[in-house]
Amino acid sequence: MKKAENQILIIFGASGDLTKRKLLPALFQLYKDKLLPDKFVVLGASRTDLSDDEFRAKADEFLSKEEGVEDFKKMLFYQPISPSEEKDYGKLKERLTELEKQYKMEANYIFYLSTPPSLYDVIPKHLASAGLSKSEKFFRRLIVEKPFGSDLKSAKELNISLLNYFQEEQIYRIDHYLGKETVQNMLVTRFSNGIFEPLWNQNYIERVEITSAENLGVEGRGGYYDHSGALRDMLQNHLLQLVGFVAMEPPVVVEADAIRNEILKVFQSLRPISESQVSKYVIRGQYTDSVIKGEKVLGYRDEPGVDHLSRTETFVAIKFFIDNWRWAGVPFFIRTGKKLPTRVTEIVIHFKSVPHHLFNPSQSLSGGNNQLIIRIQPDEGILLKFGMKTPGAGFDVQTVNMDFHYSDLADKHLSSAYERLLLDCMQGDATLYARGDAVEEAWKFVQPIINAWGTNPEIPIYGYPAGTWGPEDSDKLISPRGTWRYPCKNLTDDGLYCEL
Ligand SMILES: NC(=O)C1=CN([C@@H]2O[C@H](COP(=O)(O)OP(=O)(O)OC[C@H]3O[C@@H](n4cnc5c(N)ncnc54)[C@H](OP(=O)(O)O)[C@@H]3O)[C@@H](O)[C@H]2O)C=CC1
Ligand SMILES: O=C1O[C@H](COP(=O)(O)O)[C@@H](O)[C@H](O)[C@H]1O
Repeated sequence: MKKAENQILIIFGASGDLTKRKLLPALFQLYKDKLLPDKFVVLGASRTDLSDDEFRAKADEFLSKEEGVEDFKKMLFYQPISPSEEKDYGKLKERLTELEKQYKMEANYIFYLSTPPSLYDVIPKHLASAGLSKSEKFFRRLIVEKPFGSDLKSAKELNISLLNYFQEEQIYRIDHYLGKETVQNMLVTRFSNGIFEPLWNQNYIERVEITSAENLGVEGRGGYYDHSGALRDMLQNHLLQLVGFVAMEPPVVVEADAIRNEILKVFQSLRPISESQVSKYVIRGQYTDSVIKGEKVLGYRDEPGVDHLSRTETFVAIKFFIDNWRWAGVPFFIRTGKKLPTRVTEIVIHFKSVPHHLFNPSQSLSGGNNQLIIRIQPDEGILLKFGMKTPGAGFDVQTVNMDFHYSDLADKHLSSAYERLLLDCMQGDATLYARGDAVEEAWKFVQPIINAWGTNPEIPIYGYPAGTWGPEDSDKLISPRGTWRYPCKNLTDDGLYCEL
C-alpha cells in the first residue's frame, strides 16, 4: 500500500494514560519500522499546561530507550487547550498552521479522541466550527476510542452527532481487538484454505465457544468500570466483533465495506434474547475476596472507586444463536471476566462427532470431539485436536494435538493492535475499525440484558472468589453438551498460559 504523506496526528487527552501507554509506544514502533509518513508530527492537546519539552519528557518514561528515540521525540509537540471550550480551537488551528510552516508542508489531519467519552460529541462539533473537519485537498479523519456509547440510545445519539460534523468515511471507531494479528488471521485461515470452510457450518459444527479471561482486576479504573461492567466493557464490542469474524460469510473482496457488510449481517442475524429470557441465557458474576498464592486479594466491592454495594458484573457468560443458513441451531457461548486464573482469549470450534462410533464410547476421543482452537492471546496460534490410535493392541483412541504457534512465522515482532490500527487509519483503510451500523446492531443485541439486569433485582449476580473461573452456574449454560474448555487447569507459578 502507498505510504501516506504529510500528516499531523492531533491527540485530544494527550496527558492521559492511553496516550502514554499505548499510542506513543505504537507510534515509536512505526517510526522504527519506517512506516510513518515522510513528514509526520504528533500534536498532543489537553488541558494540562505542558511545553513541548515537558510533553516529550513525559513520553520518554514510556518509550523504550532504543536507537532513534531522540529523533522520534522531536516529532512530538503539545498545545494546551481545553477540548470543551470552543474558543480554544482558534489556538489549535494557529498551532497547526505554524507546524505546517515549520515542516514546509500542507498536511492531512487525524484527530484522535482519547478523552473521557463525554467529550466525544463536543470535540467534533468544535473542530467543525473551526473549519478543521473538512478540506478540499487533504483528508480529515477522526478516531474515536471506546466506549462507543453506554447503551443503544447513547450509541445512536453519538453516531448522529458525529455524522453532523464528519462523514462516515472519515470516522474510525477503534476496537483494538480487530487490530490483533490473530483476529485478522482468522479471515486468512478461513478463506485461504480449502479444508476449513466446507466444514464451517451447522452440518459439522456442534458449538462455538469464546473465552476471554483476564487475571487482572480493574487496576485503578474502578470509577469507570463500575459504570460499565463486563457486558459493556468486553462483550458488546470486542467479543461480538470476534463472533463477526468467526461467523461471517466470505466477503466479495478484502475491502473495508465488503468485510464490514458481512459483519453487520452476522449481527443482524443474532437471535434476540428477550428480557424475560435473560436469566436462562446469561450468567453474571462479581469477584469476591480471596487468597491467591498466599496473598490476600481484594473483592471487587473493595476496589478503589467501586461502590461498596455495587451490582456491576465482572464476569459474564452467555449462550446465543445466529439465525441464518450457515449457523441454524448451533449454540454460541461466550464468557469473559476479570480476576480469573489466567489471561487467555481463545475461540473453540467444537465439531460434531462421527455419525457412527466404530470404537466403543470409552475408546472414542478422550477430550470430546474434534476441536479447532484459535488462540488470540497470548501464545497466538491454532491448535487442532483429533483422535489417533494408541500404539499397541486393540483400538484405543487418544486425543493428539496439531499445534501451530504464530511466533514460529514471525522473524520480527508481532505488531501491537494500536500499531496496526494507527497505520491503517494513516493509510485510509477502515477494514479493522467498527462501522456505525454494526456498533448499533451489537448494542441492540445486548440492550435487553442491560434492561433486565437494571430492572429485575431477582436476577442473581453470583459471587466467585478471585482466581477462579467464575460462577459455577456458567457451566450450566453449556451442560449437557460438555463444559467450557479450561485452558489452564494446571497454572504455572508465574500465572502464564499453559496447555493441558
Ligand atoms: N487507558 C486505556 O488503556 C484505555 C482507554 N480507553 C479509552 O480512551 C480514552 C482515554 O483513556 P485514558 O487515557 O485512560 O483516560 P484518562 O482518564 O487518563 O484521560 C485522558 C485525558 O483526558 C483529559 N480530560 C479528562 N477529563 C477531562 C474533561 N472533563 N475535559 C477535558 N479533558 C479532560 C485529561 O487531560 P487534561 O486533564 O490534561 O485535559 C486526561 O489526561 C477513554 O475514553 C477510555 O475509555 C480505551 C481503551 C483502553
Ligand atoms: O478494552 C478493554 O480491553 C482490555 C483487555 O484487552 P486485552 O488486549 O488486554 O485483552 C480490558 O482489560 C479492559 O477492561 C477493556 O476496557
